[in-house]
Amino acid sequence: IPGKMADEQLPAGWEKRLSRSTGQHYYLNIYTKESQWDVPDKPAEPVSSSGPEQVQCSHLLVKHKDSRRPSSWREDNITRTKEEALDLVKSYREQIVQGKASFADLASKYSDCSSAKRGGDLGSFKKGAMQKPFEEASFALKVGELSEPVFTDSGVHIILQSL
Ligand SMILES: Cn1nc(-c2ccccc2)cc1C(=O)N[C@H](Cc1nc2ccccc2[nH]1)C(=O)O
Repeated sequence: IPGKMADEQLPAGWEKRLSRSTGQHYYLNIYTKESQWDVPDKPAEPVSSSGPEQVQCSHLLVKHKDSRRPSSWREDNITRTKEEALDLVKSYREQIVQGKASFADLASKYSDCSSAKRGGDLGSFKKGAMQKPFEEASFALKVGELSEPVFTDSGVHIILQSL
């Protein structure tokens, strides 16, 4: 049949399949499970690395009166406003960036998260574990990098990616 392609070797990562509904052949990318009608002309790429599976971060959280739980080991009833919390977080961030204080030191003194006891260290976590804004900021950081202020329902955070 003119134009019938000899059953040549397909590029790596593809499988030739027969569509039951149309009787036509289609091609399946064995990595992404996507299918296409056109004969593939280059190998299928294994799923492109979407960065690390998990990260280890420390954070310093300043809660405010509208936080999900406006209470912490530091203060039974947190009444500061969100703006005041942001100002505090910015001042802590400045002290750390200027080398006037260590992250762990300020987190252990001022973080409204119970992880303050560990210098703010949350351990390692995967995607899906933390509130989205926190996760996105954490995975966008490089090791040793300090985030800008991040807002979650818990309050205002700065995040340090440690590993
Ligand atoms: C997520 N997480 N890990 C710890 C923790 C980790 C290690 C040792 C002790 C506590 C505490 C928490 C936690 O949710 N704490 C909340 C505050 C909080 N809210 C968060 C949102 C995102 C990431 C960390 C956060 N921490 C609280 O104490 O009210």
